[in-house]
Amino acid sequence: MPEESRNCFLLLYGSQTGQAKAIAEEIAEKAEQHGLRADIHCLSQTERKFYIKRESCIVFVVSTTGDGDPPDTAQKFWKRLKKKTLPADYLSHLHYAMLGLGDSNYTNFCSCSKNFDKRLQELGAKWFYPAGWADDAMGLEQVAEPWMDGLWDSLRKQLGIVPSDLNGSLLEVITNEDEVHSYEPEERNNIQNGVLSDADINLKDSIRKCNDSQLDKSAVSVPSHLKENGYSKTLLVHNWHNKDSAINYDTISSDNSVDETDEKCITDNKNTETSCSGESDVDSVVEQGLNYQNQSNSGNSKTGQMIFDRDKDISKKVVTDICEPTIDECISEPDMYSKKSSVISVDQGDLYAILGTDSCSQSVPNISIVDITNSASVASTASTSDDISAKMEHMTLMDKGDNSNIPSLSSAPCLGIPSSALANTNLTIPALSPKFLKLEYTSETEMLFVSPPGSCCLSDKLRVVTDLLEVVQHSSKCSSVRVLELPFQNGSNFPSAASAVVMGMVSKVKVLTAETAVKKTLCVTLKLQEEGFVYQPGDSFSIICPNPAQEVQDLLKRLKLDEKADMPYKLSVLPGTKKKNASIPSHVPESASLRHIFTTCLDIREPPKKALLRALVESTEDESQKRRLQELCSKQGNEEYTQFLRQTSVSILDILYTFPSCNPPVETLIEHLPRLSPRPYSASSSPLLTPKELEFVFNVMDIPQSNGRTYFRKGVCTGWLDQITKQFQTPSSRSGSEVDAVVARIQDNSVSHKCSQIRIPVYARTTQHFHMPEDLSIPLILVGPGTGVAPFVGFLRHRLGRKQQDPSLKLGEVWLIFGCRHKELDFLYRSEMEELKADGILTKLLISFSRDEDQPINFPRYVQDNIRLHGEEIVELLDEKNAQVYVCGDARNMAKDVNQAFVDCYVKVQGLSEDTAKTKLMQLRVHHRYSEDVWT
Ligand SMILES: Cc1cc2nc3c(=O)[nH]c(=O)nc-3n(C[C@H](O)[C@H](O)[C@H](O)COP(=O)(O)O)c2cc1C
Repeated sequence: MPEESRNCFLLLYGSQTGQAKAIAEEIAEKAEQHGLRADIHCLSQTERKFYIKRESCIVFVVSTTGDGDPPDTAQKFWKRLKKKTLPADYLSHLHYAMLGLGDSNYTNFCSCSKNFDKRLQELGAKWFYPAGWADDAMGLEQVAEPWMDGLWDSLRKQLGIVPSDLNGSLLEVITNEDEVHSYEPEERNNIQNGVLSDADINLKDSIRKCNDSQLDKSAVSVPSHLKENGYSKTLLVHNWHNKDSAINYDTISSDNSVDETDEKCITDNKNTETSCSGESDVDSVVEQGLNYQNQSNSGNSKTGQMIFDRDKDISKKVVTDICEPTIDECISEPDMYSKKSSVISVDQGDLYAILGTDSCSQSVPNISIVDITNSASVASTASTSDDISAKMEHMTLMDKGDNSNIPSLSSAPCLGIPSSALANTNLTIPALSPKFLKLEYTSETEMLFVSPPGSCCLSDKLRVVTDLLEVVQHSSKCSSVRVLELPFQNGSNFPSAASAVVMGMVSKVKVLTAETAVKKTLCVTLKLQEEGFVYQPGDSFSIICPNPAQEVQDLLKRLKLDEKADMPYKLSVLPGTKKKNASIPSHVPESASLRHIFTTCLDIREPPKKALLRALVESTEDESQKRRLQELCSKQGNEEYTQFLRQTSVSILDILYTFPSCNPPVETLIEHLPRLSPRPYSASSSPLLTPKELEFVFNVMDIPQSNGRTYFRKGVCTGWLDQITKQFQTPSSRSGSEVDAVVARIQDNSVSHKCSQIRIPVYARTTQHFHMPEDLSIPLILVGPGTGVAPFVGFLRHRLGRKQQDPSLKLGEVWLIFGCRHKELDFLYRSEMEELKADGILTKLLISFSRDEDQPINFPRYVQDNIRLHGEEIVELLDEKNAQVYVCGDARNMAKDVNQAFVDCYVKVQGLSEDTAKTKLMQLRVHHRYSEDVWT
């Protein structure tokens, strides 16, 4: 076989909002550094660019969307794969690896990739490397990074490539002096600076001498430095045989294996050791022997657990969580579901060791672990949530652009301040991704933002959202390029789009909450005059929104680009770039202005990814700031990245304010910032009752300046909608007779005309399942606290419309279970709900107020309390009247608590065991009688 094709593997991704695609691209890039070549395709290209039947080695990266559904781009592939007529050996020639992306806040965690995985195996395909389920709730990188790190050896083996086959592919290592040293693969074992020392090699040999029986019975004592710090830990060995579940990984090792050439090792300034390994930790474990406990309870520590595989090449993985079973598994194996906390499995016959901490008396322990296979040592950190919040309180805000305000190293750790846990640690940081863009300004002429906010001159729906932004005064010299004539995000297709983009004309904006309520809730009605946007109650749609004008201005100023912000630029691929298949991101125009792209194309709010932090290191002068950025993007700094970036949602501007000596070229940001995503909202209107209208409800999000966030901000879309509709907002009017000065003003023709000049770009979304049954006699139980009530308002209005059309129509019972903080402040749609109840459209309205003090002691505070309180009737509705349940709102807490409340009802009313009750709930889900539309 020609060398080139032997090194090549098929890399397929299925992505809804771009994360799986980005990870697949990262895998493709890293593959090159490992002497391999990925033929990368979207799953939508099935039978065009690839035929799964003909493939022998595939790496999949697949996300889940909707309520456990495949991404749109994977639908066709899935349809073909699940064909019942395919024989059991259809894919017996195929070996594959699966990285699933999901979010554990959703009930069906990673269910798309898990279903793919299951089906591939049913058709005879086999893993060459265990699946990883990356959790967006924790940070995808927590699993995706170590999963990728472990991939290469297995992939090489699968492709039949031995190291000598890699002749000619140069690998790169950075020494502690930051020199670039290129070397041939056969040199790798001799590398002293940074990768593998003699001691490591010896250690590898000595560890390899352990045989299976030793692994099972011998003892390990805690490395001395951990003992001193008050830790004790146990190394656990398991032999799992469950093939249906897979690994969730956490913190990764600083791997010394010769193959991990995508990682560069940085030696701490204070440490004269040049190896990345932290040898003393390794030695101490080896010296003291291995203390394995053959037990099945792996649940004593979630963080800091580690997996080793002696037989395969999937070492260095940390187990963080158990595998969520699929719906089918839950039904077929309710026991397994109920015992999920002890189910961690990998591949048949594999042997793994897990390291967990038994006691944790200090806040940020530094745990070192030996990799049995590769003799790498690992440094990982763990902190309790109390520690995290304590640290948060100590965070110091940085003054914008003021270098002198970097706090001293003795301060509590935060975004800009290193923690002592990492101070003496050798860091393993991601390889610097090659630059690939070049930006030039083509003229001194400014680009035009001609229209005032809510301009009425939008005849062309392809015009950009900046139409609705602050006016940028145009001077006489403005002429050449008109930003307004550019299509939305360069005309690139929007994710989840089921219709063209249409401009919704704002016709009403109502404040649904009292002025003193903690959150402000707005209800906006859009008039849809264009064709092409069709929806039904329960559907959601997306709003294309811009970044806040002031934040964009501040960012451009911080980049020292405010003077050039409105000049036309020309973007091209950097000549000679090392990035393979480099191209301008499809959502960024080749020619526009920086203000335009930072306003409408790039997400400037998402916490910067590690690859961006790594790139920023290159543009940072101050050594301590450089080091801190290195820490935050390093493997060893994983916990701190999560704590100080992800959990606090700091933006790129926060980072630049916190690290004032960092002055990146604008191309770095264009290369790394993700695409600005349209924001989804549920419709609360019924097209039957109000044709050509689209109503939706949202809380205006206030995000305070704290915890590393250097400025106050509002939610990108909710803040924008609040701002552009401010002067047209009418206060909530419960009786319908409350018309105050504002309403009067809005009823003034000229004002309402201006209101309707505000146009909002929207499009219908795909994967819509959250629909009422056609048969309106089927009873419904609707659970929607807060703005989660929106789709149910649509449901009820629709039923009203149907009843008005046909008064003889028999409507089934409908229960609405609603909750809010205060009866008088945020009881959304109160008067309308009461009217619908009076009209018999709504049978029961169960309400709970979580913060009202003057309630009887047993008054329900949350929606789940009301479910439990009415358990008997609810079970009767479900079991005897065939009712359907719909839940809408917060996925993190509410949806899970509501599910549990239904389980509790079955346990209490029917005397079922918890497991049987859970199975019943699962069955309801499978039969689409329990549907969720939840968000995080
Ligand atoms: C509307 C929506 C629905 C989702 N539904 C699920 C789900 O049912 N199960 C799950 O595990 N993750 C779910 N997720 C989380 C995504 O799978 C996760 O964020 C993933 O990283 C997205 O990758 P992508 O950008 O490649 O689509 C959902 C995310 C969104 C935005």
